[in-house]
Amino acid sequence: MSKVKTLILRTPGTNCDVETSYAFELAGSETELVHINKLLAKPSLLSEFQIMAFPGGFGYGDDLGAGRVLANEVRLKLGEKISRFHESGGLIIGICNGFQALVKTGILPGPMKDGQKITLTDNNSGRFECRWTYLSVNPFSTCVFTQGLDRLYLPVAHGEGKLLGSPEVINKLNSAVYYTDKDGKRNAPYPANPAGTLMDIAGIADESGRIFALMPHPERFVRGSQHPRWTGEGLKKEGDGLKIFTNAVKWAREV
Ligand SMILES: NC(=O)CC[C@H](N)C(=O)O
Repeated sequence: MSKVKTLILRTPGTNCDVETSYAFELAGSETELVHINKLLAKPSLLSEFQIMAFPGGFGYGDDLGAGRVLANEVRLKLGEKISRFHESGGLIIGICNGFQALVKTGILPGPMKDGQKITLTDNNSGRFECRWTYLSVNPFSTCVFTQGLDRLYLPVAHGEGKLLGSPEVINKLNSAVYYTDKDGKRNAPYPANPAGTLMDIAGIADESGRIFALMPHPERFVRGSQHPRWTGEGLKKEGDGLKIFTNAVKWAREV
């Protein structure tokens, strides 16, 4: 069985790197936390990995807008390397701040050479939203990370999670995950859709399905005991988020 290695990218202000690393390790991958300066000094490092993760946090203090500084750095200094990584079969996941960075580089919805097409901006509520959300997975999406999944319960924690774009672009997105009410119904108002995001979209993939990013945090629910009501409702064997990581590791191992 071949080994899978995941690079977890760190920047000043990243704060979900350790949890993301833990989730990938539970899913069977080896992981390495790599500071962006290390990757900039030696971009060829990326070819040692099959998966690259952009974790959540407040990269560079979210100055100029969440994910913007990291996005500029990635696009200008690592863009070609990341494109080659993707073209050669690599998987990329962005979680929350990572999603914000990936849309601002243009990596999502992609291709990066076409530039930024959508954005993630201030929540309608005008404040940071920190709550558990109900999600449904789009069964028609080619997203590698969400294959075989149906409903998910995952926490969000963001101030700039509202997905915006022109109707032509939004309608063509490879949407992978939607916010729903607790019965799985779409078009549920706030707080089910915590940011007021267009078309209830919580996560999207690129055309290949190998780049995926979402606002909710799957790495914060990989163990049953991370569920807010695990004592009252019973301990689940694993958290809903784990399958996202195991799907990726399984895919990377099989190619
Ligand atoms: N949890 C996160 O990654 C937060 C993302 C970003 N700092 C925001 O508030 O929108």
